Amino acid sequence: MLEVKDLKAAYGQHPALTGVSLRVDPGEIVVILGANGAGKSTLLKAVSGICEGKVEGTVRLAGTDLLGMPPNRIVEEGLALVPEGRGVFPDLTVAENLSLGAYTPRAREEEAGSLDRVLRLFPKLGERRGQVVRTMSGGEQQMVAIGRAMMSNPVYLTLDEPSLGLSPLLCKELFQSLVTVKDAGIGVLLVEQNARQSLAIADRAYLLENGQIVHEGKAAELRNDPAVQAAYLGGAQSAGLPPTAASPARQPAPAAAQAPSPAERPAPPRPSGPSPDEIAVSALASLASPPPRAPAPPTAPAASAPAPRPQKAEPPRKSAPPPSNPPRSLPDGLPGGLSLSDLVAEASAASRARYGGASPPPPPSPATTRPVASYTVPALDTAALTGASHDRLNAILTEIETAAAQARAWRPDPARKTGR
Ligand SMILES: Nc1ncnc2c1ncn2[C@@H]1O[C@H](COP(=O)(O)OP(=O)(O)OP(=O)(O)O)[C@@H](O)[C@H]1O
Repeated sequence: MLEVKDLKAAYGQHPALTGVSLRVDPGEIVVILGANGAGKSTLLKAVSGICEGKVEGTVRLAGTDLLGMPPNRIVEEGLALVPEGRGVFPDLTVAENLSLGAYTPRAREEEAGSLDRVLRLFPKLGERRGQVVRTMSGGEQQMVAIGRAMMSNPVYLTLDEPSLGLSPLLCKELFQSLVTVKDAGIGVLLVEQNARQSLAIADRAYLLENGQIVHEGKAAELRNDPAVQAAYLGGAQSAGLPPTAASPARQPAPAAAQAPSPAERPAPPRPSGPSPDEIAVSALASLASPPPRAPAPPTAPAASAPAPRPQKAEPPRKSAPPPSNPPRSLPDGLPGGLSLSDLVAEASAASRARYGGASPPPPPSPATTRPVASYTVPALDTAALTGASHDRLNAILTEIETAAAQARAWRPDPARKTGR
């Protein structure tokens, strides 16, 4: 039997354990539950002879007093520790780590048998013998740590939070492997924060608070104890809720501090002005309808009603605007960015250039600022005009040219009297 009586430990003036008593029988799993800082690690270190603080009391294994023994002697007596954080050699292989576990004379004598037992417990370690431990998963590394401790051929195995950092599935595997260790007749002293799973595999449990045992009992009884449920199991069972991963560090939040669920949360005050939905609807509506057209200027040139121009100032052009130019907003706008009035002016100028004549130049288009004096006949890109627009343009050109020819051919009839 592993027996601890009135164990005290202090780091300087700080007492970490103030008189702890417990026992572990062969082939039994005993779990120590406690919140952060309760003294769990100090207890295991004090039992294993590696506590940095001052330790007093009694630790006996099969009647032999362990307190004051060097750690390697304690291992030789049959007590092995799997420390928090595993303590494996990450750059060594699985086989090398296991071999280092059998460093005591007694363990070395039985190394082959111990290895056989470890590989039966953890077949995966056999498959991965040559793998460097650093490259293994957290759960696998934890197996290596337990396997290495088992290589010392212990009678009692102590473990400090072995489930720390493991996924729920790996936790389950780990606790199951501890049952296998127990079934091999080894006593297990387990420090855990995972109360639910550790109580599920444990025979007995102790509750440690502020360096002292406040409660002990059979694991099955503690699992149903309302006080234990509230402190270590999240109070889920007592509330009739499905069980969740329990942690003693997790205390149920006071009702007032609990945030309401999104469904219960009151809607935030609505800002004044249109809502995002309204803005989206109006934006979609404006996209669907054509842009507003500018008011129609009079057909005749009128300086007071200039057509809207693009904001960007354009350099004077010597040719007609290419079709890619932004369309002007004239009521008679044609495809290709031209307007009917522009076309009339340009056709008239073309007629003058071809046939000569002294008729005054056409007034500038309201849609253009090009000075008439420097106006050159634009090369109309009729290819850009299609279908009806093209025909319409040709008709206008023909009409204008016919009118010009008639004007040139006109001679006053001397025989005709006007009667004025
Ligand atoms: N080496 C140390 N030097 C000084 N104080 C220490 C030392 N180790 C632990 N303590 C203190 O002793 C108390 C118990 O620590 P211990 O690590 O044993 O608690 P624990 O229950 O294992 O906590 P945890 O679950 O967080 O690991 C704590 O107040 C801690 O700050």
